[in-house]
Amino acid sequence: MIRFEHVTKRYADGTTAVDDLSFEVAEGELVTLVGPSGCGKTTTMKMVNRLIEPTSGRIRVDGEDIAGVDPVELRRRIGYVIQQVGLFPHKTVLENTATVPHLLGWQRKRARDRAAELLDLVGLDPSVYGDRYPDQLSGGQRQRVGVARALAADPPVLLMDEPFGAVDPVVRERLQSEFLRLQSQVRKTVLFVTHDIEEAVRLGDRIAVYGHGKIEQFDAPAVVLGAPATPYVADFVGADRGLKRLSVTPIEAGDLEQPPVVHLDDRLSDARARLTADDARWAVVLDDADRLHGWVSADAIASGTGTTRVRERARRMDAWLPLGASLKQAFSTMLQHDAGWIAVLDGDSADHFLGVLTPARLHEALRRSIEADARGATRSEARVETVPSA
Ligand SMILES: Nc1ncnc2c1ncn2[C@@H]1O[C@H](COP(=O)(O)OP(=O)(O)OP(=O)(O)O)[C@@H](O)[C@H]1O
Repeated sequence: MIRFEHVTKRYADGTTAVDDLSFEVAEGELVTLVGPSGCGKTTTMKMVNRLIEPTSGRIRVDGEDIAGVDPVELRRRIGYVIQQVGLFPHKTVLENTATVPHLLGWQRKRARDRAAELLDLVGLDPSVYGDRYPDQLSGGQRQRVGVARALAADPPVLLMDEPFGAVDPVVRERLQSEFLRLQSQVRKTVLFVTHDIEEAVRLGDRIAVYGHGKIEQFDAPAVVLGAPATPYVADFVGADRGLKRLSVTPIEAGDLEQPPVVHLDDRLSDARARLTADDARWAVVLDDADRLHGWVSADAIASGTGTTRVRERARRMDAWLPLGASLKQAFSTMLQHDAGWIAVLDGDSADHFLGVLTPARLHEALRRSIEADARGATRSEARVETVPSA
């Protein structure tokens, strides 16, 4: 969808910002460009919408050489989100969002309806925020408007240059999650510039790690973290890359432990028998529809008459995650609830209990993922990632 063929950019003062760059972003793929300041990420991105012209080489968007496309027309097909957002201060949020549809000559009502739909999609209620002006919004809300505006004309390609760089870390993480959810719905082809490896890993289907004007490694996040291609990449992703892998490794069914399970209406004597049979200190408690209720300890059911039910001794457990959530979410949920385990539920309906993740199983899952990628990295060496010479 976006294809760089031997692209070089040399500025007038002789600085080579981008040096013989060849790579491709597939349709619907999100590629993050990550690297230290001044390594050529922004230059790369701005060549795609012709804010900067390459010195040599060719860039194709959807097969078409963009050197032959009128830049204004090109930019209407390419959404662009930058850190400073660049909202028009004298226009309302709704008018800002409708900018490109308006330029494309859409009817006023159609443009405004579309803008309202997009604001909704990025989590801003148009009836609350639509008539506000940009200076009446928080930084995070302005970024959301920036994203809505870039998507308003439904461009197939989105360029994002440090879009979440100016907000605090908590808001930033929330914007990243929202953007991932949005991208899973709209499936744009996205080039995303960041200098933050965590952000690159979290958002990218693939990551291009930049050295000076060149890509040092172009791979899936787990491969970059698990098998850095060069010492430079290893250094850039950092010594704590094992930790970073937590955010790209999903919980799988095979990672789960199966503690004894009892139901709210079970008699204590039956529950005791289950725990004794499994030699367990606690059991998971489900309701009669097999939804997670919580847990009960062996001590709590050690005494009680024949008619007492588990319901009277059970404790609620709110720490749960859907299958497929990341190990990082699992770890932070454990810390947040001060829990030695978390329940994992069916991803679709989120009400079917599948098992529990414990710190020991979390560690095993991390090892599994590292070993799998060490094998995957060997395979990817054979994959052609660059465009062959003409
Ligand atoms: N107009 C210009 N004239 C001369 N040199 C430039 C110009 N614009 C950028 N450069 C240089 O080109 C190199 C790459 O710049 P670029 O902005 O692409 O880097 P970057 O990776 O996006 O950095 P940052 O993360 O700091 O934004 C830098 O050395 C920069 O100083």
